Amino acid sequence: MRAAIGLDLGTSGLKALVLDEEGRKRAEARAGYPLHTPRPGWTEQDPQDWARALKEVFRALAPKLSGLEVVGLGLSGQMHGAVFLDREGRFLLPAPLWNDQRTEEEVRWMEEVFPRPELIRRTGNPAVTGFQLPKVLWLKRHRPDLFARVHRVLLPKDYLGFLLTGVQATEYSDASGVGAMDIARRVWDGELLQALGLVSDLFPELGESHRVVGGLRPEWAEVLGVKAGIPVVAGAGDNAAAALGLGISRHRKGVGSVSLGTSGVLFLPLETPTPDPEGRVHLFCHADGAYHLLGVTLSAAGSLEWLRKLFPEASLETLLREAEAAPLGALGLYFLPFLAGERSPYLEPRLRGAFLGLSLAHTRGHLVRAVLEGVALSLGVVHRVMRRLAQAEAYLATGGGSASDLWLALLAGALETPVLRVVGEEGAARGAAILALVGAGVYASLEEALRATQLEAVPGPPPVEGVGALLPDYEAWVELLLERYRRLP
Ligand SMILES: Nc1ncnc2c1ncn2[C@@H]1O[C@H](COP(=O)(O)OP(=O)(O)O)[C@@H](O)[C@H]1O
Ligand SMILES: O=C(CO)[C@@H](O)[C@H](O)COP(=O)(O)O
Repeated sequence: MRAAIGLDLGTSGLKALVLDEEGRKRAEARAGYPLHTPRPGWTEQDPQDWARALKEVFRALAPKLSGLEVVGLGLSGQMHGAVFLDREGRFLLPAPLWNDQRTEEEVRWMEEVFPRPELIRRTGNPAVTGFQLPKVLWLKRHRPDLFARVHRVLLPKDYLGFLLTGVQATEYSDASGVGAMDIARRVWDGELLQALGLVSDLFPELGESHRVVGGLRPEWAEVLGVKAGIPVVAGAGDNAAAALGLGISRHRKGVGSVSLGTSGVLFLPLETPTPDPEGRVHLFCHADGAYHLLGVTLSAAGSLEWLRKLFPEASLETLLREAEAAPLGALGLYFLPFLAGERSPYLEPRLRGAFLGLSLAHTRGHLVRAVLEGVALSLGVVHRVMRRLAQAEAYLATGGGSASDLWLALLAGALETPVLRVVGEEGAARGAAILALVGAGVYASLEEALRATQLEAVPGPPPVEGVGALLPDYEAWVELLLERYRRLP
């Protein structure tokens, strides 16, 4: 039986999934790595840790491949990060990530050179601190010594592709999150880059998600125990790949996805490149040749993970059980999940998180409950913006946090829209594997592959009644914080 391997370079770890040509999961592996915060507002990962994780998941998969003919590999991963490479392909510094907020000044400068509406018209988005382009400008300004040695800047998953094939390439879905792509024409915006003092050559070649970028190098083929030279396809940014894994494309109008990964994400497919005129949510290319809107709460499972680390004596299961036992509204406690600033809909890197309404009555369980509710409410606010821009009739759930019934039920309450689960393994690695099956020629088109691998959707847990009623107070607290942080010098 033919099969493909999908990789997802997540923020918390690298996931690999083996998908056979009938859409069944045959094996999986995972390896974690740390996220570093050398200063408040900075987030980085070491590309060497990613390479180590790659070797680890390949070693773990190798014995599970017997009876399968591995015909290709597909890539996906966290968007927006920057891997700066010299001419020899060595990275020059740890990679700043999608939730790194160090580029406030560069973003301000970009919007002086190009007014916000002009940037949105060209790229689909305003200047966003987490995107890759401001990181390039940051390096040029703050580390000119290193910048002089930069030959190419790769997105995280494209760096994995480079390790696997020796080829530096990208594709439209992830590239549209760089902030430098002409979104309607799907080319690097040379005029924009020139005005910012950069050249298009810094960025890799663009193309379709299912195209083969190169063959698997012998040293990696040996670790995995497969033939050298099997095709590696370009893949997709993690959100587009996860959407494909759930079967979400231009052909399934009104069905979006909600992801509870480190970030919390609402994804809605779009036929044409129609941005939010106010830039509150993102417009990116989907991996199916069309487009999508993306609303992002920067710290979703990231907030839960932060809280979990504060209580090392308790397991996640214990914490979630305590949250379940706590009442709706956590006795008046609100959590604002802005631990790394916020994107949608406020686009405010300076915001910081908060527990508001603490009293002597509050226990650990109330804190956890408030975190789950705060993330759900935050996505509820994002949904109210997105549903005006695209059809939103149902969301399919994905991401590590979607394993929690309580979190999904709170989410369904906050979104006031059905949240469904699919039967079987979802996730970005599945989407990347589907793209690999297309690139390797197992399917004639992505549409055919999606039809053949479609997972059944079933209702998620019933919504928690009354979550929506918490929204006005939640938003009032956000307004207070926004007002304070926007006034900071
Ligand atoms: N049963 C669960 N309930 C709630 N959250 C969970 C559960 N299992 C895992 N998580 C959360 O999911 C996160 C990992 O999700 P994942 O989608 O893999 O993230 P990423 O792609 O950002 O690495 C973990 O950090 C953890 O907080
Ligand atoms: O920045 C975004 C999307 O714009 C994030 O969604 C990243 O792509 C990271 O994803 P996770 O690690 O949370 O899955």
